[in-house]
Amino acid sequence: MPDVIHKIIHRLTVAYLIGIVPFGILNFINGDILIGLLIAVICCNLVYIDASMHRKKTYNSTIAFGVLMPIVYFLLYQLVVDKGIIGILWCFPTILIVNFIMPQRQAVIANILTLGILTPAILTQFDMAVVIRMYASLIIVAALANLFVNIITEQHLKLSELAVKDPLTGLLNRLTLEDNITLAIQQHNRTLNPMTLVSIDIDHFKLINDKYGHDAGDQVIIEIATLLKQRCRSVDQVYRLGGEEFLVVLLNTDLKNAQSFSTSVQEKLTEINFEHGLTPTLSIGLAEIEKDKTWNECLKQADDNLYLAKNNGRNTIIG
Ligand SMILES: Nc1nc2c(ncn2[C@@H]2O[C@H](COP(=O)(O)OP(=O)(O)OP(=O)(O)O)[C@@H](O)[C@H]2O)c(=O)[nH]1
Repeated sequence: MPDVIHKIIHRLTVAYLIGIVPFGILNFINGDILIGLLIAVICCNLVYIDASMHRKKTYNSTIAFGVLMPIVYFLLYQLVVDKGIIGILWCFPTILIVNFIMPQRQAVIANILTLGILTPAILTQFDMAVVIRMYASLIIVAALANLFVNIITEQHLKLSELAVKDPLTGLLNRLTLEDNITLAIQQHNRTLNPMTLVSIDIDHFKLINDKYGHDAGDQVIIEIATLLKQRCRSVDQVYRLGGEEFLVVLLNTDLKNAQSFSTSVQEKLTEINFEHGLTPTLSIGLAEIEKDKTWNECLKQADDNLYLAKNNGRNTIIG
C-alpha cells in the first residue's frame, strides 16, 4: 500500500477518534447500542490498520476484513432494520472508509457486498422510489471514492518512480545509490560473496552531441542503458549517475567475472547499429568491494580506474 494511502488512513483514524468516537460514546450512554457498537468496531479496524501499517508497513487482512468487516455488515443490517433511514446514513462513512483501507479491487467487492447484504432490509423498509434514490447515491459515493483513491495512488506511484529512476533511460538514479549499495554491502559482509562495482563512461560523448545534436546523444545513452540492462542479471543494479556516466553493481561477482562482463558489454556495443553510423566506445573502471572499505572508497577506486582507462586511450577496461 503506498505511503500516501497510509498517511490518509492515519489522518482518517485521528479524525474518526476526535469527531466520531465521542458521538459513539454518547450513543452508548443514550442506550443506542447498535450505533455505538458500529462506531466502536469501525474504530477498532482503523486503529488496528493504522498501528499495524506504522509498525510493519502492512496489516493482517484476515483480522481487518475477515473478522471486523463481517461485524460491521451485521451491525449495519441491524441498524437499517431498526432505524431505517438513520441506518442507511451510516452506510456512507462505511463505504468511504472501506475505499481507503482496502486494496482497490477488494474495496469494490466489499462495497458491492455492503449493498447486497443490506438489500433485503432496505426493500422491506422503503418504497421503490426511495430505494432507487438511496442506491444511486450510495453507488455514486462508492464510485467517486474509488476514483479518488485510484488517482492519488497512480500519481503517488508516478512521483515515487520519478524520485528513484532516471527519466531518459528508466535506470536507477544517483539518489538511490547510497541506500541500495549500503544494503548490498551489508549482505556482502554477511555472506562474503564477492561484489564488484563497474564504473562506465561513454568516450568523447561531447563530440557526438556537438556533431549530431542532443537527440542523437540521447539515443546513444538510451541504447547503452538498454544494453547494460540486457547484460545484467535481475539481482544486479544499473544506475545512470549523470550525463554519459553509468554504474553497474554486480552481485556475487568477483573482479575476473566483472572483467568478462565488461568485455562482453564492449563487444555487444559494436554490434548495435547506431544512427548516423556512430560507433561509440566505453571506458570502464572496476573495483571489487572489500570488507574493510566503505562503499564510497570502493566507488572512488572504480572511478580512479575509469580515469586511468580514459588516460590509457579510452575504450579500455582497468581493474
Ligand atoms: N545528449 C545528452 N547529452 C548529455 C546529457 N547529459 C550530459 N550530456 C553531455 O555530455 C557531454 C559530456 O562531455 P564530457 O564530460 O566532456 O565527456 P566526453 O566528451 O565524453 O569526453 P571523455 O569522457 O573524456 O571521453 C557534455 O557535452 C554534456 O552536455 C544528456 O542527458 N543527453
